[in-house]
Amino acid sequence: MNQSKEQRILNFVLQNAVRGDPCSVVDTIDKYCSQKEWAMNVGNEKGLILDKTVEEANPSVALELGTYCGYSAVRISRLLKAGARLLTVEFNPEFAAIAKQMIEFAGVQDKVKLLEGPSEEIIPQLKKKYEVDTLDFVFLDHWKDRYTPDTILLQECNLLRKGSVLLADNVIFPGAPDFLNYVRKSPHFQCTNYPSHLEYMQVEDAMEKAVFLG
Ligand SMILES: CCCNc1ncnc2c1ncn2[C@@H]1O[C@H](/C=C/CNC(=O)c2cc(-c3ccc(F)cc3)cc(O)c2O)[C@H](C)[C@H]1O
Ligand SMILES: [Mg+2]
Repeated sequence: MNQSKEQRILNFVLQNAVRGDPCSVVDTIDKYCSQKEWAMNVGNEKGLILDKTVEEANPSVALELGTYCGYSAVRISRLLKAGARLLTVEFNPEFAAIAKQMIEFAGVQDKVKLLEGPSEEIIPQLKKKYEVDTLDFVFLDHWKDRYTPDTILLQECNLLRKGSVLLADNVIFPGAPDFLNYVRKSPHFQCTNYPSHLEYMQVEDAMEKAVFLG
């Protein structure tokens, strides 16, 4: 049975990146996806915005919705301080298996916990089952029409505290208009827009940072 694109990306990393070096894994995925096959990783241009936002938040506990191949899980976890952890949620078992291997090859498996299942089921389990008090940082990069319901769910589950940072990918392309509307109109969020470009393309895109005000 012929390989999936995601399997080809993983194989390219296993054969070309440096084991235990997260930066080389990130760069190798970007090389493959800009030169051979496009894939929906956040990429290097938006990745630098992600880096700066993570460094500024300096999270002890971070959550990612939509692991896919693990590109941003590796990118985020490489910046985490000792003892800090990233919980990343992926409900497609094929992608979860790819991401697990990507995370292990990068050597960040001690910082990253991959939770397989739908976010709407996992989020309500974070406090009791995954020993989360509150989340310092959340990266939203899953189905775009799920950004708003999951942001509401995070609030309902008391997982956000004053200063919790949400960062959403693709608010221009493919777009998350209801999410932009929701956070920008809400008195509970302070929003900042970061214009950029779609990964590996010249198409306009942007990221939105929404800081929870309590
Ligand atoms: C209902 C369950 C919700 N809960 C969920 N719970 C757990 N995991 C979930 C949930 N919902 C989804 N996932 C997983 O997250 C991933 C999904 C990621 C989605 N990302 C995009 O669609 C996108 C598109 C483009 C794009 C740009 C230009 C184009 F021409 C085409 C595409 C660019 C981009 O940067 C993009 O991030 C993964 C594939 C999917 O299994
Ligand atoms: Mg994206």
